[in-house]
Amino acid sequence: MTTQEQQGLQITGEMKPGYDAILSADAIEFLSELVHEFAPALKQLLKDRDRRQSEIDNGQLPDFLAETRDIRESHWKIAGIPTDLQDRRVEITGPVERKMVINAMNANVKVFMADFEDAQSPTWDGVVEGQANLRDANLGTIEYTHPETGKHYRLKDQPAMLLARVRGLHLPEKHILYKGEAIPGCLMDFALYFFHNLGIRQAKGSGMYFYLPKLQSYKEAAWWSKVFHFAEQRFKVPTGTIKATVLIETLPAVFEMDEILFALREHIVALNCGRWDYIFSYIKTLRRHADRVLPDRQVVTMDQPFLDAYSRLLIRTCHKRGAMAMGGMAAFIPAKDPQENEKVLARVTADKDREARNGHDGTWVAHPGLADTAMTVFNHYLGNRPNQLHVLRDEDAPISASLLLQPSDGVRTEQGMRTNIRVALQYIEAWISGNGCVPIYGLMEDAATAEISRTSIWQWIQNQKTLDNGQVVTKALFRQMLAEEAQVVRSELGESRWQAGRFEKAITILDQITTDDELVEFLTLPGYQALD
Ligand SMILES: CC(=O)SCCNC(=O)CCNC(=O)[C@H](O)C(C)(C)COP(=O)(O)OP(=O)(O)OC[C@H]1O[C@@H](n2cnc3c(N)ncnc32)[C@H](O)[C@@H]1OP(=O)(O)O
Ligand SMILES: O=CC(=O)O
Ligand SMILES: [Mg+2]
Repeated sequence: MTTQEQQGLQITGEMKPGYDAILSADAIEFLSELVHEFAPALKQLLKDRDRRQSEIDNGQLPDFLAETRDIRESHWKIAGIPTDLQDRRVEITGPVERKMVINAMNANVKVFMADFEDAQSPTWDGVVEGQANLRDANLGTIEYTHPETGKHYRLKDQPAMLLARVRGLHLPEKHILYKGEAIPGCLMDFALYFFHNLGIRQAKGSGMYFYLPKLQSYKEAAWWSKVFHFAEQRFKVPTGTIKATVLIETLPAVFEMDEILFALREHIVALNCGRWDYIFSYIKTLRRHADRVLPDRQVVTMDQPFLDAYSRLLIRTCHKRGAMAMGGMAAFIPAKDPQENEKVLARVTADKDREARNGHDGTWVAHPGLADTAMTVFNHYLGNRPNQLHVLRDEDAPISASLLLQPSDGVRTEQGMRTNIRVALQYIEAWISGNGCVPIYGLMEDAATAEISRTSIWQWIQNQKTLDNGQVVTKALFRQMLAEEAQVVRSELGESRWQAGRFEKAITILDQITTDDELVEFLTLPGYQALD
């Protein structure tokens, strides 16, 4: 490598036709500036996560911070919410694949959250073509013809507003190197989306809107604030051109919501209850706390006290500061059978009703077939208002740390463990094959929901939990069940699908991350080594 290459970025991914428009010299120069300026501090933030986790492993419990009491107790508000982000009552989410982008923006929703994180397996082609898809979507020119059916897709008049969710801070992009090292994936997603869409969105009188996933502390939010200021100054656009919604989907972050809003006050418009990662984070953060091991995944629903408290505190905190409080995802997807589908819609209605009643300003759906259902519920609660910022939830003060950490009741069943194995196995296989979101047993499974499945088993092994049938969960029991359940999956999917897939590799990864005594931080980290 030449000295010049060492100072700049080296692209090792294949440059297919059209990629040079996305990875243009000017776009790469901007990305290189961001990496040079911000990657070192990001490394330190990731080390801080490890240090904090060691303290919790050694017996401390997460709590509200003494050092930031002033921020929690003083009066201030976020800078404001642009008019075109005031009404977000239903948002659809999905990967940045071309056909899905068009379908999502045509759904009966206000917003499409285009996802480089939980729903997207970050293949090189996926992330570069995803940027082209989002640019074309913002331009309004995006089209797609299905190669087999010939069905043509284009945007309707007044499609949904596009928000981009960049990758989490932990995920590298190995096809672009800086001084020989993989760059942070989040900076690639942010830089390219910002560079290619700023002019398009400004011409529409709009701004640059992002979702930020998996933050664990206000210091990470402050890092994003610096990135946003840098980008705005570099392109000479007003402060606040960028607006962000932060997912509160880690247990440490729930104790720092005021601080996160404050750190990003010039750029933030909302927090979101990312419930699936939050459950995963509860398991991960409290991994060494034997009294807080979760039961079967199926019984950890939003009426568990620790989840209900999280939703209510998020609404109260946001509305006090003038920010919106977005709800989360019911993982159900429409069923083909009409009677079964009635049940799905009833469950989605109940879930959305709880959120709207609590005071959330909007919610998520995973599939266009659920948009009308969620819309009906939120229309009912919102009436003529665009949101529920007036709901202050004063009756909730204070929500204590012990409520946010409350252990959950519920069974641990053999069936629950076997289902977790089959789901984790199929999801890992899909992810390392380049598909980040799949339907499995009637539910949407993505990088957040699958994490719950695999960490539950790890946690039960580490804490030698007893199943409802009297068996103690051990590594040997897991390995026996993994072998059996792999055969169940093989017969469910058929031999040709099994042979064409990457199931043997997925079995190896699942075995390794479940039996390792150290909890692997994210399944997507070993997964990424197996990708491409
Ligand atoms: C925990 C979290 O982070 S949640 C956020 C991340 N997760 C997500 O974004 C989930 C997104 N959802 C999906 O990817 C899909 O709904 C899946 C994979 C779960 C199911 O997809 P499919 O099996 O294709 O569903 P199905 O066959 O019913 O789809 C019917 C049509 O709806 C489209 N569709 C389904 N979900 C979506 C979506 N989220 N966005 C856009 N279009 C969609 C399909 O592309 C298909 O279109 P077509 O008829 O033109 O071919
Ligand atoms: O990103 C959303 C979640 O639930 O996780
Ligand atoms: Mg998530």
